[in-house]
Amino acid sequence: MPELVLELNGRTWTLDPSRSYTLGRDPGGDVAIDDARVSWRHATISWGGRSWVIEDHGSTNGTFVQGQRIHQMEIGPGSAVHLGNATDGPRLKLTGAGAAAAVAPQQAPAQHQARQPQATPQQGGPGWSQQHQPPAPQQNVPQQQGWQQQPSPQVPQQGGSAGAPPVYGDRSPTTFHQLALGRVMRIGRALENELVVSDLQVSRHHAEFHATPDGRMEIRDLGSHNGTYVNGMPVAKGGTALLGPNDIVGVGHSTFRVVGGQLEEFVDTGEVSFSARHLTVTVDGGKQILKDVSFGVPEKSLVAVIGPSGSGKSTLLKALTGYRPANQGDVLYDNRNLYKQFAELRQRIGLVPQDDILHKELTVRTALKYAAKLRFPADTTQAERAARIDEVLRELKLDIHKDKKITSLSGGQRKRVSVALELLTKPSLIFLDEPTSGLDPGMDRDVMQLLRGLADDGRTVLVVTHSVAELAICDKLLVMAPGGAVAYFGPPEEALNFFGYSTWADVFSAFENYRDYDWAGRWKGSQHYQMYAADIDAVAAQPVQMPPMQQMRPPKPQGWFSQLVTLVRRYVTVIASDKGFMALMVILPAVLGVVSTLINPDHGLRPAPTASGANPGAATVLLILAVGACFAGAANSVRELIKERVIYERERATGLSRSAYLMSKVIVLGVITALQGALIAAIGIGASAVPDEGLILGSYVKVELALPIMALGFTSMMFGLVISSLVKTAEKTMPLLVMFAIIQVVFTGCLVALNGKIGINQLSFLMPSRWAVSGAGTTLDLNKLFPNEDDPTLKDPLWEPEAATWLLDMGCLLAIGVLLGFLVARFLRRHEPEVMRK
Ligand SMILES: Nc1ncnc2c1ncn2[C@@H]1O[C@H](COP(=O)(O)OP(=O)(O)OP(=O)(O)O)[C@@H](O)[C@H]1O
Repeated sequence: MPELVLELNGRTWTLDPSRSYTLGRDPGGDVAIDDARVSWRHATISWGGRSWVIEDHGSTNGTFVQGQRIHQMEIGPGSAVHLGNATDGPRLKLTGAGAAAAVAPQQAPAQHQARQPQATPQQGGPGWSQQHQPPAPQQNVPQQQGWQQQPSPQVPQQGGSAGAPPVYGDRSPTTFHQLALGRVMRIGRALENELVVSDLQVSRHHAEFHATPDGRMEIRDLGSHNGTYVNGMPVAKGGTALLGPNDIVGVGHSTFRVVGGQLEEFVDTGEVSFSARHLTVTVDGGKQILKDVSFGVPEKSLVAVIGPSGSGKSTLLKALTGYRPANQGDVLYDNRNLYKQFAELRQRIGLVPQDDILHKELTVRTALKYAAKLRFPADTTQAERAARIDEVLRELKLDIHKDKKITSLSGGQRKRVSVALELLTKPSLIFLDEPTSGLDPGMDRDVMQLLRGLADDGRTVLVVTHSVAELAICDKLLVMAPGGAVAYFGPPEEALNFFGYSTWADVFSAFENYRDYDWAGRWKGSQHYQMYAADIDAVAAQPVQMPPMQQMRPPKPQGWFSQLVTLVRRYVTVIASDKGFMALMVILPAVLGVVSTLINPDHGLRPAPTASGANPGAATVLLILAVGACFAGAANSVRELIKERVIYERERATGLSRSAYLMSKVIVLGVITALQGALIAAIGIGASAVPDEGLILGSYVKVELALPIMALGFTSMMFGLVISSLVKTAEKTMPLLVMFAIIQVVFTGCLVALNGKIGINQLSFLMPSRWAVSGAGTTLDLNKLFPNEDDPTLKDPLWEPEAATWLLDMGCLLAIGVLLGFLVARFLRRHEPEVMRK
């Protein structure tokens, strides 16, 4: 046996070729090295079949052999190995243990092993013929770069850094700053700060460190937009927090730790490991839709997640991003617990949902401009934001398309724009939900290559996909089995072999045909599991303990009013660029107004010169005007929320205020609808004879008549928003809109008398058209123009020609509108990420 003797700091280890050895700061590792330059899980030494091999685990400061930084290299007695620094990092002294160097490998290369399907207890169940049962996992794990990996359940080799305990990452500080007692050290983006952080997520004057009289350090938030965090928990805006020796202060992409008289700064440049341990999601009724999912990847990894429909891919994505945290398990971001430190770490996560998260009517640059305005702190300048947008456009090769409308781009380019939006804030982890669905194979490759590039540039990218054509480009593949368990995790090129099929279609057919088969058991019994996931699984499952919701919400980078202004401007720009919508907004009320003029009653809207004064035609005109306003108002809004629901969900998760969003809709659509109401009224009654005096506005009788019509348009618009916030698909809005308009016709009171009809009359109080027609009816004295057919002496109290009744009618109409606004806010909440619901 070619044993190797390793000597370090006066201690020696005799390395046995039958297992591998981990080196790093982890005291639980095989060779623990207490040096700040060494990463937590720094490297592994193992027998490679031909010689000993050292493999670096993506350590921050590197592993050096003969002065050269290496990833993986053969070593032997006499090799000069340094960790963390080429010259003065801890040196491993290697000597032989007597045996000859050229000893035959303990195990033959895997490719030469016989393929022996292993019958596991789960397989070959009753009724399964040999051909039809899913093949047992192939135990032949290919050699990696010429050396044989020998998995050891105790000392795993892969994903190690991701499975390390949650201490502060395994990184060495990027910079050290000297702290002087009695001096305040201010952090911020502005150059006048003692500690300048050039990060757009950081406010100009963000926070400051200062010493308390008893010599301890304290951090004070200076009203920062994106917040200051201590151990992932937000410090109150303008508040202070005392710092202990192990406390980590988070500001934008930087984290700080006070050690002795020094301030250590760590900058998250995106190169973070990421892992999930025992993630389990249980829904109401106790059913598990995600079962004990564990996997881990080192930095710069591209991971694909595939699986049949309903296998829990979306559920996994929500659990990994914290949108819908798991009930059990952990998600580790650079060894920090994502759930516990969600408020801070959520800002480092980018999520590209399946549907585009940009308004397609806008140009690429304008869409990104509004997105940047909403996501960056209020104190960023337009020039700073524009510079970042240009940077991202260049990175994604979109600069030549920047002035094109998003609708005019190809599917692949559109996806690039969505990715560009997420990249604005420099996330370290990027999740994508089926980015290639609906794309042709060329674009599929284009998008996957884009993701490969993003990972290579120093990010961890996880993509859920239905497309299997480009899996080879990924570093790791996670295959989900029906029921929400892991069926495979490892290199994509070994996956088909693992399942024992030659195509993915066969694997998916097997999933379909053997839904009840224990795919998870098969995975856990495999050698691949030992290699790629066992170390992460080794830590026991933990129930998730989320911090209070109050501390989980994202900071609002912009104030409420600033968000409102941006949203209103964006909405107006979107509407203005939709010429069809603009034309409809004018034509619809104009046509409805013209239709009402066809009624043309003999005496206009005045009482007839008869004893009773009855002029029922006036009521018909009111009916048409009211229905027109109802229809126009509701039609304006009925699709507005559903069509941009995905955008809302994503923006809400990045700090958008629900009420600012809703208010932007109410203001823009409210103004449009009111103008439409005025147009309907102007055309419908502009030329009609009306009473000489109004009840409220004196001789401005037509204005007094138009106001209830405009208010009806507004309240109907609010009802349209309710529909839009309730439905699951845009197609469902049309039947509901028609139903709403017809019900309003009946309850105007112009077709059938409502007063005196017990039940129906009370029900009509809920209808906007009832109050609007009553409001106009008070001005026209509708009791006289349109007397009750059954009993002419029975007057409708809501039509009484008195100023107080007009005000009551209008008040009730607007109150219904406000009430509907609260309902919309309530329903909008249901579409928000779980962590955002208050
Ligand atoms: N809130 C919930 N309550 C009950 N069951 C749910 C809930 N959410 C999802 N499920 C169920 O969990 C399973 C996994 O759903 P999920 O959407 O994660 O699958 P998926 O792999 O993303 O499917 P697809 O590829 O079709 O998008 C499905 O059977 C789904 O019906």
